[in-house]
Amino acid sequence: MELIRAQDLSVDERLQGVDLSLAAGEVLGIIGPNGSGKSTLLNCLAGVQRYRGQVLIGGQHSQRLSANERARQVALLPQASQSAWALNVANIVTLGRLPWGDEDADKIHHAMHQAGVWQWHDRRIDQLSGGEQTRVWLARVLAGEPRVLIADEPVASLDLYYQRHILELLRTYAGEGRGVLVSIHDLALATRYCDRLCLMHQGRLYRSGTPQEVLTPEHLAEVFQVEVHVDFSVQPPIIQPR
Ligand SMILES: Nc1ncnc2c1ncn2[C@@H]1O[C@H](COP(=O)(O)OP(=O)(O)OP(=O)(O)O)[C@@H](O)[C@H]1O
Repeated sequence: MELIRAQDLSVDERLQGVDLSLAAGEVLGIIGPNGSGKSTLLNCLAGVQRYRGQVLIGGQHSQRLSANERARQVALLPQASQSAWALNVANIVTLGRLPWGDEDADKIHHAMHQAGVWQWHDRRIDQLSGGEQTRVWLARVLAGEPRVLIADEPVASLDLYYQRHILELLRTYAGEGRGVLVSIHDLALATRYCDRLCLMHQGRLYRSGTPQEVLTPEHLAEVFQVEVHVDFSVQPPIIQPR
């Protein structure tokens, strides 16, 4: 079942004619160099960036959905989240229930445990480290149980344990009839946790497909301008700059 589809998405010079779709059960990785359009693309899909083209959510034009309906279907974990107020962790995670108009304690607790932030429930967000804050914002998104979870570089600031923990969590999340779109710089992690990859290059979707189809030395040299050693014959695959 298709959860979300982008058709001919464009934003000024930043994004040009991108088509993609995400099916239930899938983790779709968005990769590419700095400035290649990953965040712009994810922001369009999440409805926080104006665009030309179409976004279909569950087969319906996203603009025809109410803000609440859209928020129940699609939620974004932005690259950098900040709270204007020094809210505590439990308050922030509770905000994830806004689209549903409730404060379902079970769902809020579950999300806090999933993201490993329960122990800080009464701490102020601004008194946590950057990586700890990222996990709190993820818990907020999880509490809303969106069908499409969009995460913009969720593991960039996380230690090795939590990189793995969060990507496994996103994998499991997608396994429950939902889908995940995640931008990620670490190509080895992308290979391990994503079903398909979209490789962005200068605002365009350069290639999409399985990690093996997309991560060829030729594609990577063209897009990243570096020679990369790629070997999918070993487990885990090797993807390393030469
Ligand atoms: N608000 C903005 N107004 C105009 N141009 C912008 C804006 N935000 C980003 N850009 C430009 O759009 C292009 C794509 O940026 P985007 O943030 O989507 O890249 P990215 O692939 O997510 O990069 P990174 O890996 O560094 O996070 C870049 O050239 C950037 O300078």
